[in-house]
Amino acid sequence: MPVFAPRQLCLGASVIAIGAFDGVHRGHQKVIGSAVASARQRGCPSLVYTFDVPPKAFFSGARVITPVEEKIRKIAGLGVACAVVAPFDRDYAARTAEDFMAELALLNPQEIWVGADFRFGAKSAGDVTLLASRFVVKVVDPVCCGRGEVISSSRIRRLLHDDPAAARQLLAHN
Ligand SMILES: Cc1cc2nc3c(=O)[nH]c(=O)nc-3n(C[C@H](O)[C@H](O)[C@H](O)COP(=O)(O)O)c2cc1C
Ligand SMILES: Nc1ncnc2c1ncn2[C@@H]1O[C@H](COP(=O)(O)OP(=O)(O)OP(=O)(O)O)[C@@H](O)[C@H]1O
Repeated sequence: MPVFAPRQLCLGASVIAIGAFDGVHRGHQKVIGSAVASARQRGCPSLVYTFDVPPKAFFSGARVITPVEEKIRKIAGLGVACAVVAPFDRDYAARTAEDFMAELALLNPQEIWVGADFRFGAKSAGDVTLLASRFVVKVVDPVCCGRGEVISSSRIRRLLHDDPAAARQLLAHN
């Protein structure tokens, strides 16, 4: 799977999934898998747009579950055609939501797949409503574990400490 830097790639059409995707857990797999399935139907490339390091690691020092090489390997394993990995640093985090959407426009997304709580741009000012004002946005319903709790990277970080076997289940390829 080829990996590009931000603004390095222009596409005539694409279907994009965006997120930090730390761990590429079963919720992330649903977001990315939905984009891959839709891209296949449309006959255009699927693309994952992600960040290194995860914004939560940059801002709050959260433990990284999957270093970027492993994250890319897991994403490639889901059948994704290509990825953009943005180096997440102070300069990148200062980019406005409008600027980020202008970059996405270079990829001509036919659809953008995210979860309902997706945010973007400086101070996380952009949300799904703003993204949908410019693009066709598809929102994935929250994926829960067998106990009915929403799967998240934050929860997996806690489980890796308290119950590693349960964490591994949520991280496994579904
Ligand atoms: C251009 C850009 C700037 C961002 N700036 C900030 C920021 O200033 N503060 C912040 O907490 N998160 C910032 N983020 C991170 C987002 O809030 C969010 O974590 C990221 O887009 C990944 O989405 P996800 O957390 O749903 O996976 C930024 C994201 C992007 C794309
Ligand atoms: N369980 C889930 N079901 C469906 N979508 C999800 C799920 N978890 C995350 N997503 C979506 O996947 C994308 C990437 O999410 P993100 O990397 O922030 O994951 P997260 O597990 O919520 O992380 P964290 O706990 O660190 O905030 C976002 O659009 C988010 O809404």
